[in-house]
Amino acid sequence: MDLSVTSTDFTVAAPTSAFIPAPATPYQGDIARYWDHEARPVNLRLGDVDGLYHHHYGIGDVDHAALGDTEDSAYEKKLIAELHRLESAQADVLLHHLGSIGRDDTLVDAGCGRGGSMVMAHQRFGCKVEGVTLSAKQADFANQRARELGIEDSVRARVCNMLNTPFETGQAAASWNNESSMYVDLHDLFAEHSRVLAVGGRYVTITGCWNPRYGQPSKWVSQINAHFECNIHSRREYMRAMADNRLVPQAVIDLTPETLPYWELRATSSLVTGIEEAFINSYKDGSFQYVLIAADRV
Ligand SMILES: C[S@@+](CC[C@H](N)C(=O)[O-])C[C@H]1O[C@@H](n2cnc3c(N)ncnc32)[C@H](O)[C@@H]1O
Ligand SMILES: CC(C)=CCC/C(C)=C/COP(=O)(O)OP(=O)(O)O
Ligand SMILES: [Mg+2]
Repeated sequence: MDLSVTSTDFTVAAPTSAFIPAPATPYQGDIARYWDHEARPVNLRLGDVDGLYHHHYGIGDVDHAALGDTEDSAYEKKLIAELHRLESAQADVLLHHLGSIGRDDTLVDAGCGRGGSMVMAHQRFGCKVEGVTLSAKQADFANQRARELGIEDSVRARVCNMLNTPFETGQAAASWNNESSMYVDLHDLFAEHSRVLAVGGRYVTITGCWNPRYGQPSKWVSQINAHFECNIHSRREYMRAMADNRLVPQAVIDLTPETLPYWELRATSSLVTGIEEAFINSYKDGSFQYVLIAADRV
């Protein structure tokens, strides 16, 4: 009996992008479903302005001159453009804190959404940007946008748990969480960033966190958690988890005053989702803060 085997004996299944790793926990399965089904106009219509699709909030002063008269038939369109401008300004501030990034560097966007920040990072630094999200729909959307922009060789999103990424140890010059750290345990998160980052690399997060000076999460913070199925951490937890994982803060910036104008403008728009009151009230009563933390991997 001839037991020799030739290569034609095995039909190797062509790798398909359809391979979706199973979520690590039932919770992650719920979050994947949340983002697979998310299609809020407040996100899609803002992204339609220039093709940069964000799932984070804005910072900066509102340009009331650009908005013009509320009675003007073009006012709604101008308001959408202004909200989007403030959301892109937020990503610009995060990218600024990554420091000097070279064209040959690799960046990691942990919880990349529909990829708006990834595109901005590539356009800013000319480097490779790897993104991970639990949502296959978001990954496909981000990769389609990269193809449309002709940057698919540099910008790639995958369905992957940010706590267990396929990246090499020390591969990334910098990495970030833009409003995505409230879905995971921070010690697990920073252990993975610390592994993937080169020694001397930079980690940045912009996040909403509950204020330990307030004591415990306020009812507004609880409402935001319920609305997004997330679990907002305290500012103290960020500091402790970073310190335990070789991430030493270089800058900690309270962006709460800078994000309030975005929320107050958004609350006047037809795109409200009902969560605006919880953000505005929690920022004003001091129970919730919008914070940027930039840390060095030592
Ligand atoms: C609010 S969106 C932020 C998206 C993006 N950072 C932005 O600024 O547009 C949160 C993102 O975190 C992702 N996410 C949540 N938990 C995750 C996990 N364990 N692994 C990977 N991505 C995760 C979600 O899939 C989603 O893309
Ligand atoms: C600061 C905190 C706690 C954020 C929680 C994470 C989150 C859902 C951000 C915005 O996503 P989105 O842009 O899809 O939300 P929305 O539909 O409200 O614009
Ligand atoms: Mg949004």
